[in-house]
Amino acid sequence: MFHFSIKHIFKFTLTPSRFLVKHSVRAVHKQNNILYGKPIAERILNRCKNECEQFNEQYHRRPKLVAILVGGNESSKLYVRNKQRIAEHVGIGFQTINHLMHIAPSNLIDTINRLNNDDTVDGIILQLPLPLHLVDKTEKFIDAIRSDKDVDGHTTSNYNSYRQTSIPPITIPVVAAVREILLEINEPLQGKDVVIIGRSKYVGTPLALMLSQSTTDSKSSLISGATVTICHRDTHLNNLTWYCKNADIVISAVGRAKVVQHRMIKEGAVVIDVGISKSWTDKTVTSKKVFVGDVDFDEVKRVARWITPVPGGVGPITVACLVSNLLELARQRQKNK
Ligand SMILES: Nc1nc(=O)c2c([nH]1)NC[C@@H]1CN(c3ccc(C(=O)N[C@@H](CCC(=O)O)C(=O)O)cc3)C=[N+]21
Repeated sequence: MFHFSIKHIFKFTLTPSRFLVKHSVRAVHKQNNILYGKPIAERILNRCKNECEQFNEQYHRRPKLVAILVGGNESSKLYVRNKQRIAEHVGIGFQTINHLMHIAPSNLIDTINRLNNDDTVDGIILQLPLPLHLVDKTEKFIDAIRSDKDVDGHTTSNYNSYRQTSIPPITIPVVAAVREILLEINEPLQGKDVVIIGRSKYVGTPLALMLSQSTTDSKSSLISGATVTICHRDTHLNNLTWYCKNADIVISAVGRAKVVQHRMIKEGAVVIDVGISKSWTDKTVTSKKVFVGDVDFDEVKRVARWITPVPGGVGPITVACLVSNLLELARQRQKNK
């Protein structure tokens, strides 16, 4: 049980050279400020693996997760493959339903309803973003998912219970991932100034809610009680710099490379990079497209006290939290039978 390791299931390896400190003397003190997601994800997944075995023994079936993919967005395909690899490694059944980009809205609703009524399915992911012609109906599709199978925590009913109780049934995986990171840092967030860049419905906005909630005990004071500022597309660039520069914690969830520059960060601040996008490695002919975060990592690393890399930061924890949600839903549904 305890020698189980999930290290090999993360496809990427972190090239050490990327993290060699090669700039200034000051930077030498900053070698240990990178907060990697893999060890945190491994801890969560080890627990999930045990829970999955227990579930299997008790109910004689595997928990099952189904992802619906509409259209062939390359990034979405990759994320879903990651989820599948990790879910299956833990012992969860995983299925992907591929729909063509031009699917009629009623057909998508039919698929969701079929999965809602399928007793062997414990969780349903509607992978976002949807193709352009369906984007304005995103909420309608999401709310068609039974809330007791809403593993992403995206449905309106889940969102409402999130606002009403301090311990929500299911936390949106990426929000849960930020929570795990803050727990790892283990310093009270209460009274601190947080800037979130990005106001998306399923990332920036729910993050702001969690972090600004009133604190109830010493654990919740690590992840809530902050003064939160949300910056977004309409924020004047000069003001964005000012807000960030005054923040103790900057969380970026935009999905565009180098939005966060080192001159925007206060010395000793914590920088959490939730963004992910594809960018060219350099301007040579051998340049490749790779995943990058929102933060200008090599520069910001020199001023931040803690910084999360991309890849290898928030992403792997997000997937682990998704798996953890699925087990929670599977158990709840079995108990309610
Ligand atoms: N309904 C829905 N639920 C989601 O949870 C959801 C979604 N839609 N749409 C898109 C975003 C994005 N997302 C990621 C998950 C894992 C990584 C991940 O594993 N990232 C690795 C790198 C990926 C690799 O290179 O293999 C990392 O950052 O280290 C990234 C991004 C989930 N999302």
